[in-house]
Amino acid sequence: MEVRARAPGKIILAGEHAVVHGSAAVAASIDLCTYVSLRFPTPSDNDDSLKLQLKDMSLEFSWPVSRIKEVLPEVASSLSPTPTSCSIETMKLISALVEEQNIPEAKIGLATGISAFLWLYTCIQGYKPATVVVTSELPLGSGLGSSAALSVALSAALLAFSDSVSLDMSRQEWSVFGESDLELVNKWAFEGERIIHGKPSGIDNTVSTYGNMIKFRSGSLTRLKSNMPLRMLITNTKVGRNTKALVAGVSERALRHPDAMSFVFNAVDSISKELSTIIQSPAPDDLSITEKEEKIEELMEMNQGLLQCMGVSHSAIETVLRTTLKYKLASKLTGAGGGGCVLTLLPTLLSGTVVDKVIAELESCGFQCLIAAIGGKGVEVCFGGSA
Ligand SMILES: Nc1ncnc2c1ncn2[C@@H]1O[C@H](COP(=O)(O)OP(=O)(O)OP(=O)(O)O)[C@@H](O)[C@H]1O
Ligand SMILES: C[C@@](O)(CCO)CC(=O)[O-]
Ligand SMILES: [Mg+2]
Repeated sequence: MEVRARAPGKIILAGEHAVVHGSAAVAASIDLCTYVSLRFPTPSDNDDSLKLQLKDMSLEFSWPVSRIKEVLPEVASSLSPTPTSCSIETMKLISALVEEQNIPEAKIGLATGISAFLWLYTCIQGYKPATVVVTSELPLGSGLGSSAALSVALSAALLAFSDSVSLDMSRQEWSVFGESDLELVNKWAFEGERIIHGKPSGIDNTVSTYGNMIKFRSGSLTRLKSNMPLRMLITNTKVGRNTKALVAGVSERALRHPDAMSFVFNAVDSISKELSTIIQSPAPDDLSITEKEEKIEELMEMNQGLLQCMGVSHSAIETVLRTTLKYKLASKLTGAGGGGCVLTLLPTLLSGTVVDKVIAELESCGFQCLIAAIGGKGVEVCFGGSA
């Protein structure tokens, strides 16, 4: 018995960080996914362990299910369809299970992802032996939502083999969940994100679950219908960072300067709202595509300035901004910042030659560029077969 799930990464067009403090943000899924396969052994396999294989990194972690039961005796006894948060005490026990695996020092950032896996697995599937394989097209820790894509794909695969959702297991092709099942996947994924991020707003797991383009504010989602082409160049500075530390840093700054920071968050809220209005406004209306693009570019520049106020820019991000500005292109960081990826709007009338030149110049600085399709599908699952 095998099920596979795939969940997309995302870009944040406006509102990262401020969204953690109640402002609106706008995000879209991208066509790069994380894949999770889940397989239960047959009795003849004689295998009593839970295995997690991170294929891209050639790493495998394995726990006898008896060991998991010994360390986490309470978790699966309350197997419930309602997503539950991992307590601080349980987190310590899970961390001990992860530490036993001797993760290579250079890959220690994976520990939070592995902890999220153990929590979601035992809550949803209990102490069953299984093999879970993860692969991803997303760069990890770069602002493209790798942690959310992992949490969503894990939740989807685990729930697909549970009584909590209703799926047709005979369908051996990529299929979507029904609306209430999607909600459940999203809620469990949020619990995974809490383990990886500390204090997530929920925007990353929500856009990975539902796909397309969304406006997100205080935990609630509005699906956006884009009425204009949006082409974004994504530049990965390859400067490593972690979202948990950056989110905590912004919260500390907000505690030190509550008045000033609340104006910053309010300004971001207005930017996200205006952006979603422009993107959705009927085409052709009184604004031409070029006029809309000019407005979006200005909003991106303003948002970037406010992210600098929050302390989450980086010299590599500034280098990307300066480089793209030489070609009169507007950019902003995307995701948690501190390194990671930068978005640059590529206007419809921009010539291919200019795009090639910008990319060549950015890559000569050691950055990596990609143009991803934005606003595609959300999470999907596939039973057995080879779809
Ligand atoms: N495919 C994966 N395999 C194992 N762990 C992963 C995988 N994808 C993400 N993770 C976990 O998520 C962490 C990266 O999450 P983090 O939130 O810092 O960055 P991100 O999600 O890529 O960017 P952002 O949150 O800014 O969009 C990794 O260090 C790891 O713990
Ligand atoms: C930085 C942040 O706003 C977005 C990370 O992609 C964190 C969050 O909203 O959970
Ligand atoms: Mg993340």
